Amino acid sequence: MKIDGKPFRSIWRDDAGEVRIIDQRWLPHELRIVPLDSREDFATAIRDMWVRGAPLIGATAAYGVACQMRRDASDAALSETWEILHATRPTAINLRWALDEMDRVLRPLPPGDRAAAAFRRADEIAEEDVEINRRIGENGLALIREIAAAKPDGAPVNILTHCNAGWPATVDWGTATSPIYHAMEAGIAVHVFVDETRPRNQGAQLTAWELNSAGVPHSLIVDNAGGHLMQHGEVDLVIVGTDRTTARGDVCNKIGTYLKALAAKANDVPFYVALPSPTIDWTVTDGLREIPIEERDGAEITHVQGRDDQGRITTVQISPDGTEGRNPAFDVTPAELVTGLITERGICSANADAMAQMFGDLKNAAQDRRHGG
Ligand SMILES: CSC[C@H]1O[C@H](OP(=O)(O)O)[C@H](O)[C@@H]1O
Repeated sequence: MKIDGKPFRSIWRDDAGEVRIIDQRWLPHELRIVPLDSREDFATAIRDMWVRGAPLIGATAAYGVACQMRRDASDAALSETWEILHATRPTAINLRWALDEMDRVLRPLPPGDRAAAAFRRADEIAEEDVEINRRIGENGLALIREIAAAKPDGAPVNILTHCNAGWPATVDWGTATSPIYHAMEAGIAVHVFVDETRPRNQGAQLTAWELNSAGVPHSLIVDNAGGHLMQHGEVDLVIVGTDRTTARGDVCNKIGTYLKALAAKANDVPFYVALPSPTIDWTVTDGLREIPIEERDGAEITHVQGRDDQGRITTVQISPDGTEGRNPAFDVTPAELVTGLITERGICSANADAMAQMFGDLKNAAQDRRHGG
């Protein structure tokens, strides 16, 4: 996407082949671009959310393996790197998917061939993500167009989104925001309610920033306003992202998504999940019981980051000394609350049969790998 008219991605290789990222911790106030080189750099960047978002975590991990292969392409280094990067964050399945994919490609090769092959595959994973998200945009556009047709001429389609499933959560386009960008390009009037998304405020800091940059009309709202707006008919559609979706359509996403889905169900508001296929975990069915939910530092709740009057980015404490925060970073929305899954292959019902029909090849491949095929 573009920042001030200049095309950007969230991660890329520069002319010297070095990996660069936007360090998202400083957005929207500062655009800081940093290099990643050692596997510790990559582990820190994922764990401390310099980069975040399931697809971007996967792409970053892939480049982390590639950079390590340039240093030490031994079997031991390949295994250690898998472990180090896999330990950074437990919920987004794209991390394990990308690490397994790199291991699948590299393990059979002689060490001397691994670095070049690793960068080739990491580049492919990045490009595949961009194309997947572009197609999610096209498929979601059809949905927005259908809703627009039923509204008074010129009235905007009001879309609510939670957290940031935008282009900073991916290599480009985003998942939940891609249909919005495609609708803008198609001349369809849209307006986005952006959940601030406590505690880290990815909506306020990232989604609002990217929509601002793209000229998309939007309003920042507190997380607790969504239900009220739905009760008053102000929301036509909810589109959120996902960090892991099970084989039967249970959706794990940023904390608070489940409550949005409940409000949407109660108010007959369509609730869609933008789902790139690498975010499907075919090895789990019951999301509530099987998906590991990341518990992050309670300081993310008791403290908030922002820019002060002197333009300095600072963090302030908002709760009393001695008050601890309890900080589950994700929740699981059961499939029965999901109207549909917007995927790169089309819109799919959130149930095992529909998903198996649309993605049978990927499901079978995952089962083959699971059984050592
Ligand atoms: C397109 S995946 C975006 C997904 O990832 C976010 O989590 P985090 O920022 O903690 O990595 C959030 O759940 C988004 O919906």
